[in-house]
Amino acid sequence: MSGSVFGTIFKISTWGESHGQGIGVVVDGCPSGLRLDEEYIQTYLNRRKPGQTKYSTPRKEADKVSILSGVFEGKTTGTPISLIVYNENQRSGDYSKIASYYRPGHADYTFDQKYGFRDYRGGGRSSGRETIGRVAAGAIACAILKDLGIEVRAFTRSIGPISINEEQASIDQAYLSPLYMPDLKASKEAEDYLLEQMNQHNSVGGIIECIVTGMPAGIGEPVFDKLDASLSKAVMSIGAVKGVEIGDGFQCAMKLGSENNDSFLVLDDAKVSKASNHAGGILGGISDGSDIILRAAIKPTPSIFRTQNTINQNKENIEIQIQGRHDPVIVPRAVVVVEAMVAITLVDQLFMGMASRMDRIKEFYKK
Ligand SMILES: Cc1cc2nc3c(=O)[nH]c(=O)nc-3n(C[C@H](O)[C@H](O)[C@H](O)COP(=O)(O)O)c2cc1C
Ligand SMILES: C=C(O[C@@H]1CC(C(=O)O)=C[C@@H](OP(=O)(O)O)[C@H]1O)C(=O)O
Repeated sequence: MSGSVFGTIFKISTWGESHGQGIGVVVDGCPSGLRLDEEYIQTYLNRRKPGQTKYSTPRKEADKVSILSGVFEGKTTGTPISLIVYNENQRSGDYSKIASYYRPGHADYTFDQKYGFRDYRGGGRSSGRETIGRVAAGAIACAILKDLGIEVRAFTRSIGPISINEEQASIDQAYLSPLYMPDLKASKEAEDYLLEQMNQHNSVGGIIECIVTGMPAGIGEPVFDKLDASLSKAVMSIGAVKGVEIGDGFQCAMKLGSENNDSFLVLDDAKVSKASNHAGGILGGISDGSDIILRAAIKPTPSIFRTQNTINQNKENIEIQIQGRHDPVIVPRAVVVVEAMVAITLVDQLFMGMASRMDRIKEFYKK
């Protein structure tokens, strides 16, 4: 299977299936000398792991990470870093019927069409569990960014029709909400809405917002590896993400040029800034030094417990009732996955950017 590798210099390969032995990632291109241990990576995985709230799949996994290579005496060695999490709480019996039919909204039909054969247990490779490798690699990327004064933080902007009120929101309190919403009033309303839908055996979608602070201007690789294009690919590759926007995104289509342009200005300390940030920190595919703002639309979880119509492998129309343990909403668990994919992309682009100017190359290599 191709398509499991992402990145050019800071490169990740994720591997594993939901009900196989384990899930993991190999990170190649991480420089030597970065302080790294399992406890630190675990803090990121703990934000993603299942079974933590009543709004999550009840599957209980510790998602405990082990570093297999690339770290010696607490520091990266510059060689491939291999990370593994063993699956412990598979319940493959839930999938015995799914082996022969196709769940609406999931990847069962398309995987069968592509490969002619699939690991149907827990969705196999198309499971949300694949994101473990991304989050573990993202923790490493975030450590690199932190050393450069760059911070990546995501939160839940909306659940179904309920959005945060920006005036009441504080990103620091998102962790107080089981839905990772930084406005606790909106979070309570969203919980009520979600419970109502869960009682009706339904699922809910929403929007994740990610803000990057401290990003220097001048990072991005026109034309095919523009920063906004690369971020979109990174985030759109997460299961259930159906839309990505940067800055004002789809809203800018309704605006006039005079409303959409961000005026440049020079601050008292001679720093270049902008009067507004409709562009979301990227112009011409290159960072402009303002905060990068990205949003991802997450669809409602496809596996719902209602009776649904579908087809089986014999091409018969059938009615199904899915069994098993599923997230009634994916959004809160995917917040850290979005952070991870954004961080991985930024590190890769920062590393690529080191080769873009002769004056800097000379400064670095001059004897
Ligand atoms: C963190 C995470 C958790 C997920 N949990 C579930 C789940 O419990 N049940 C389910 O049917 N889909 C779940 N999904 C979504 C499916 O993996 C996804 O919809 C499927 O692979 C089809 O891909 P697509 O939605 O991108 O077309 C989850 C996705 C993520 C990222
Ligand atoms: C366990 C996780 O979420 C799983 C994601 C998922 C899917 O179809 O994406 C289906 C369910 O898997 P299973 O039926 O095997 O329990 C979820 O529980 C996880 O993300 O760690």
